Amino acid sequence: MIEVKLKSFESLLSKAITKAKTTEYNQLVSMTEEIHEVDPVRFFASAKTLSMDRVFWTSTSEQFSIVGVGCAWNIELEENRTETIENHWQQLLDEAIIDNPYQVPGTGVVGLGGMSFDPSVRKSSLWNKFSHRSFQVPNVLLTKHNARNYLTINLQVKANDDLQELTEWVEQSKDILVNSSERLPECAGIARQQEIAPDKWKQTVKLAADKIKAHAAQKIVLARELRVTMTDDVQVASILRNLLEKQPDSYVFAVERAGDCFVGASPERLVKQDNNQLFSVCLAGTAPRGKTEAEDREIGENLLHDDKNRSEHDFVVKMIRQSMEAYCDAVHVPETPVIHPFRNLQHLYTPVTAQLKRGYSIFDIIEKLHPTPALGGVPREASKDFIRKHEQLDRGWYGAPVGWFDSNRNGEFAVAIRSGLVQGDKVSLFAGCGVVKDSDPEAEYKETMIKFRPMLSALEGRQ
Ligand SMILES: C=C(O[C@H]1C=CC=C(C(=O)O)[C@@H]1O)C(=O)O
Repeated sequence: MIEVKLKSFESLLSKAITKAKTTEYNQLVSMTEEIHEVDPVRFFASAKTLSMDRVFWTSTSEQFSIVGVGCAWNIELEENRTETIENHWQQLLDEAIIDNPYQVPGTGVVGLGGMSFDPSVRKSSLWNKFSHRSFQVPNVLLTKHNARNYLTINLQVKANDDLQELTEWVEQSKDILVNSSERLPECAGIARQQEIAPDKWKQTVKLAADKIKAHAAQKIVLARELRVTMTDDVQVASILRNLLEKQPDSYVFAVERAGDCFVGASPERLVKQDNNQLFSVCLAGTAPRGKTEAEDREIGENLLHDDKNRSEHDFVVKMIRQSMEAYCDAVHVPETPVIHPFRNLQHLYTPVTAQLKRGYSIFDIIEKLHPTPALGGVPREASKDFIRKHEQLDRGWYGAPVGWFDSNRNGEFAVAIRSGLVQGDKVSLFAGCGVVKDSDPEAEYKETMIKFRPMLSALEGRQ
């Protein structure tokens, strides 16, 4: 089977080299095969010797994983337009040579990546390896779907490429990634934690609440940073292993760019596309978990009936409903939220379904939804303006859409929260919360402490 595949891949490559010679354009070639069971985290770990651009995505509730290694095609934009990503994407698909008999979501030509929370803000040095919008079609892609495993090879072929060199590279890479039996590296321990200006942050929460009382806005989400120094360089694969174990029901993701890695376990789906069917989630309003079942239930009940949390949540519901209605039919939003418990905290949760109208894409939806009032505020521009002026944090990709899309109108984006940026032995963790008129700075501060926990416990390697 593999031999046959290699032969037909060779013939695709040779066709691509000929086409690249005539058109004088580089040519994307993509081929997918079904392979034996491979552990996605081990695959990610083994890829370290091949590339410093790796991407990991798991929807733990759906047991769906994709891992990308290297970059066959780069869609990188510094300006603030998702529509241009769509143009690039369509053009790429129109010209690509694709052999994918499976048509399984997340196989074949797949774009993986994310974007900045606010591309109009100048990047600080913290995020200098992350473009404002960056999606890559990986050279090697592992997809796990319904307990079956698929391997896609994507190559950008140039007119002067050598067929034999290309096929040798493919064989060697496959061998390293798919047949590795190496143990996962151990995670370093936490040496030091430093909260960045917590008192100043509390003052900013108070300022935001005052502005809201004065009717300058209705809700503003404010975030802050916790800087962690580890005893040694971080092994992202072991953080991923810990997050997968400790955060069921979350999106566990990592996007590496030139060795820096943005990693997290987000409970918040922004949007999932399954052909024309869309799924989104309103998630805002937070409480801790109880120590006993009874206490947990009581905290949940209180959360459900707490005016402050309900108003934080309702802003999100209203905005997501309106955004969906602009581009979709059959938008369905339940009247009241439910409690969704996660490992370290519980949230108010309202699921949304809709049918995408003809002529619109997942990129239109992302542009319309981001940032929802769960990460920005209400009204959008006034809250973004407040964040830009007062937050004193370069959010970078924190709080922004992160995810993937394929050539068959499938894709999924999470909101990149409960996350951190890994740079060698340093990790910057981010957490925020929705400020409304009754917000108490001390209580919001404590809430951010709980929101750091998923990443902190993954770094500690224990509960
Ligand atoms: C901004 C964050 O969470 C958002 C998502 C869910 C609940 C939230 C809240 O209750 O404030 C936040 O809006 C974060 O985790 O950094």
